[in-house]
Amino acid sequence: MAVVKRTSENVLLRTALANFYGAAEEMGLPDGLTDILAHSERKTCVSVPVEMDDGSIRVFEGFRVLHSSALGPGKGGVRFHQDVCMDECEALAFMMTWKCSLAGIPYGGGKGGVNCDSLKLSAKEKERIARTFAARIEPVVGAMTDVPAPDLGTDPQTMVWFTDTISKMRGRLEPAIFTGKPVSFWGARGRGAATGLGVATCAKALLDVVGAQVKGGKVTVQGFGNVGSFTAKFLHEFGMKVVAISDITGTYYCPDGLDIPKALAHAANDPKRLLTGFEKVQPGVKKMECADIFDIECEVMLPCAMEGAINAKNADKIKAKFIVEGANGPTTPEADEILAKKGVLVIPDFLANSAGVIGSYYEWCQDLSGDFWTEERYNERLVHQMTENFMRVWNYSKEHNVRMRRAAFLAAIHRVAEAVKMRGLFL
Ligand SMILES: NC(=O)c1ccc[n+]([C@@H]2O[C@H](COP(=O)([O-])OP(=O)(O)OC[C@H]3O[C@@H](n4cnc5c(N)ncnc54)[C@H](O)[C@@H]3O)[C@@H](O)[C@H]2O)c1
Repeated sequence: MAVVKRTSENVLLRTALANFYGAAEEMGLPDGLTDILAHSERKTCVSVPVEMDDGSIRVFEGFRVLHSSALGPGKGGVRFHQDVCMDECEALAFMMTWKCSLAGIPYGGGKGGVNCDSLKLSAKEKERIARTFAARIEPVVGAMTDVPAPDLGTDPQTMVWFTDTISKMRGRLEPAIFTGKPVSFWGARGRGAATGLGVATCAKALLDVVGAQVKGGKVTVQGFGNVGSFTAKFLHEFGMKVVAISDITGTYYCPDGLDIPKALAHAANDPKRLLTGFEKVQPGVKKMECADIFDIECEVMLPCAMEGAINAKNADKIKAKFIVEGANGPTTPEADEILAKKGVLVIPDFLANSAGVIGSYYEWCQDLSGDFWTEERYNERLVHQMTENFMRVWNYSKEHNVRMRRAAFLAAIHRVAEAVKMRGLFL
């Protein structure tokens, strides 16, 4: 019987499923395996009742999805964002399965979140949400079952609240359930910057392999949170000219190159870590609308903010030669086609931003062994592993004459499918 294909109203899940079915068909994956991998193993939905600072009670919705545990425990972030829903979590869990597989680490894919607006919460409210959410998902997380990490709207402090809550519930310290913890509490030196270092390393490896100049090459970075800010920092350190950065307050553009250390310091001093007012800090910086970042001419554009950022409405305007996806799912399938016709080469998210999860793996290894590494050892291993992973996909793409997204998918799906076949269908 032919596979009955799943789809969704949610753009991110629709994209994840369409990409998966396309790749599965192309690689001739048997229908049974296709069907298994098109469904998540577990989808958990919890209510998160919380007392707000004004004494009122609000009930948020929390989610945790385990897409596949064929290769190991689930791995993936927890988002605190008003748009979080089950379909979004499932789509992101899918991507984590392929990302972990491609990265060559022993994890499956998971993802979760709470539908709250983290920017509108006080620290105390956020802590109460974090602890209640952790307590309610306690039965489905663990160092060898499902290992969450920070994502949009959550941070190392949130991971400490999660770890502390579950450790107290279980009556023993459980440092390896959550990664992305602060260095002072079972975290890993280097983890905070890992995703950005990996995205920047991919962009550099790409320019190297196509023979383009790295030093002085123009780049634009959308989003200036964890991923975007460290991506900009390392690109700047590689000698590239970051001509535009953006966040929810707008795009900050300077054709001669932005002073990234200044921008980092400016955002670090802002109570919400935003770039508000940066145009007044560096002479010659022009502030523009958020969407204007796509009109800027550059060698590499790095979307590091939200899913669906590059879509059918704006893909045609893009003037970059290459796109390196720092965010998860920033390019819709429609945009992918438009970009391919324009000759814009796209490095897919689950390759480009996989250093976050590779770094999480390093942290988990250290927590399980109690042997902590130096930052130099961490970064050295990360840059080496990211460059190797990039080259593996690049060579596959050239050998089989397929685009990078497809090449990465085929390699990733193959490893998970082999594990499912080997382990069998029991449970
Ligand atoms: N943090 C990680 O380690 C990690 C790892 C892999 C993938 N990701 C993905 O990367 C993306 C960003 O994650 P993050 O951790 O940096 O989040 P974050 O909350 O730290 O930062 C998000 C940034 O995007 C900006 N932004 C939001 N909407 C925007 C818009 N319309 N235009 C311009 N800027 C906008 C915000 O102002 C903020 O600067 C997400 O898709 C996330 O899933 C994160």
